[in-house]
Amino acid sequence: MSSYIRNNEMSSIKKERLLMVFDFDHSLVDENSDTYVTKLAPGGELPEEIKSLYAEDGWTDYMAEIFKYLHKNGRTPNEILECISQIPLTKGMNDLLTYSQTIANVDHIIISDSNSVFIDHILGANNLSPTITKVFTNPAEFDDSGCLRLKHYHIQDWCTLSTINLCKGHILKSFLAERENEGAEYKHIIYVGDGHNDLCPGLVLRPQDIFMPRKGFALERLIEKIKRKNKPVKISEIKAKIVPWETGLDILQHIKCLEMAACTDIVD
Ligand SMILES: Cc1ncc(COP(=O)(O)O)c(C=O)c1O
Ligand SMILES: [Mg+2]
Repeated sequence: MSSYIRNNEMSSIKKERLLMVFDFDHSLVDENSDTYVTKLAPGGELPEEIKSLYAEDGWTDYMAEIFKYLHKNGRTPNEILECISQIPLTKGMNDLLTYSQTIANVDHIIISDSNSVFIDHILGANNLSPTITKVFTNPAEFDDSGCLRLKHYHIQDWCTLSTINLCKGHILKSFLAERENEGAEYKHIIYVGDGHNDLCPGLVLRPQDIFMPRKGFALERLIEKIKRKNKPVKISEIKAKIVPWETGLDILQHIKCLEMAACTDIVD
């Protein structure tokens, strides 16, 4: 199991006001950072024998094979890092974080099924490292030969909504329990995500929290299906207010509402 603290600035003030939880791929950044590097494959295409390794229930092993393939074809750590530093932040995210980091009593965390090397590098390239207090993701490192080696965050068998290597709901629950032990309490949590793997943490949220699925992406479609069919979970299991987002500016607007306690439909 791996997570790392990006800095030691996690607020120790007893009453936390706000926790912002970000998914990474297609949420904080506007690409899938994992698959973005496949453009470094010879001819910009992966061979069929590697493509066939993709599995819906967990893609860490698939990504590990891609990194081995890039290494075998002479791609260096610098080339890989240079490639992923071109990934843009999603529109408005910079404005959102520039603003939200100035609020007192706010923690920002990332929970992602990408990997620690990519997330670290992209945060650094965008000067966001000091803003994000903690990152939960699959641990990775370049080995001595320059091949990017990837491990599972954990191996789980308790959650059918999540991949076997990463249950974001479990991670969020554990994080909240840990913070509670430290005396910290979040009045509101905002969860920003786009994918199927963001449903499970959405079920951890409380009525005073905001669950934000990205408009036009898989999580929003899944929530629509849940509303119609009560499957794969009952709609009543989603306790938070559901607010779709398109850009970071939509999220910023909701933070400002919480701050001013002026939006009666959000603040209890
Ligand atoms: C190869 C791969 N990596 C990572 C992710 C998800 O990463 P995140 O949890 O940051 O959205 C996906 C989601 O579909 C994926 O297909
Ligand atoms: Mg995502």
